[in-house]
Amino acid sequence: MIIGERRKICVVHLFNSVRVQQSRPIREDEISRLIEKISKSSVANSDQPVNLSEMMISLTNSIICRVALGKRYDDEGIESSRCHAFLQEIQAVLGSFFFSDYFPYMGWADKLTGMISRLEKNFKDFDKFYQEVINEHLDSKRQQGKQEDIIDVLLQIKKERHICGWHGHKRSECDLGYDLLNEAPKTVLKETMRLQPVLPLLLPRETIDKCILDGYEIPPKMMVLVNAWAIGRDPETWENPDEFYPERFIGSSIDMKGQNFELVPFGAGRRSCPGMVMGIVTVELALANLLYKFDWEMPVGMKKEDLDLDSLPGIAMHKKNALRLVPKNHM
Ligand code: HEM
Repeated sequence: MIIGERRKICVVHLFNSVRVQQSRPIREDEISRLIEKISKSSVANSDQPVNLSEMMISLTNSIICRVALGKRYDDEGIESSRCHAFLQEIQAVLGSFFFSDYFPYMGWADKLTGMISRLEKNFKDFDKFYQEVINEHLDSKRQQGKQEDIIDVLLQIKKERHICGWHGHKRSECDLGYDLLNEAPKTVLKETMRLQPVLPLLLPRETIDKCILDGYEIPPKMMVLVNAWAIGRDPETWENPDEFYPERFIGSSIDMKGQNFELVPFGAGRRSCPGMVMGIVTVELALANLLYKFDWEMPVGMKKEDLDLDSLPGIAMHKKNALRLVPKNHM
């Protein structure tokens, strides 16, 4: 996870300028698959809710794995469950309590609790997994003409070649292309990210030098957490901050790309999210297609007030209770 600044700049460039375009056929193909899956389910079992939480996690995993590693890992199989197990474990470890984060002189306690060996095992597992993926990409017998993924591009950079453009991939037709989106999904996404940022405390930082913030002296080497959740609900910035009101963004210059410190769901500065543009485009497109293709209803007996936004503990917000809604196929 910790990458040097020069490499980071390179990766950000990679994600923002090349990947967004390149990932387009994959993104649209995966969203089409999702829509088809829901359509089938709504025809076969009308009135039955679908588990949207599970489907969105699966959509995210498929897109990221295809764009980054060149294949889907969400189908059944040993390889898939292995990859999912690693991801779940890293989430759990990153969200766990480490004594050394709060009391640096007590690092020994993390060894006693077994957290250090758990972390190291997870890193080793990931290294092994990534090495296998890299070896697959280096294999000369690998299918030629296959869509380039991030590993391919990184290997090219390693060979100090130029990053070449994306070659005329056929666009898979998902129902609503990105070019057709209007303001609505964008404002809904901003409002959702304002109220429910995916990483409420961003990633921890460490101060390099002493600094004074609001009259408080912060010594060097202190862990600093930026509360993006609280920033998004600050009553000095936002009118009726707890209300879900996407229209507030119509005509507003506040964006969530790290330039406006009132809204930082992707962080800001040098360690902000390198996958931001890809993340935004993917969520907006998925949301627009889900709304365009289906009417969504509550399962029988469920009321609006029964919807909850409880989340599981961890560094990233995951819904505790799955969102289950009934898709009505109106096309
Ligand atoms: C809606 C989708 C996404 C959200 C809300 C999101 C949010 C975030 C946030 C808040 C951070 C921490 C930034 C900070 O502390 O300043 C982060 C870091 C990161 N994100 Fe994302 N992200 C998303 C999508 C993605 C995607 C699609 C990728 C890769 C394909 C990605 C890769 C990363 C990486 C590698 C970091 C660590 C950067 C570093 O430590 O320098 N993210 N993300």
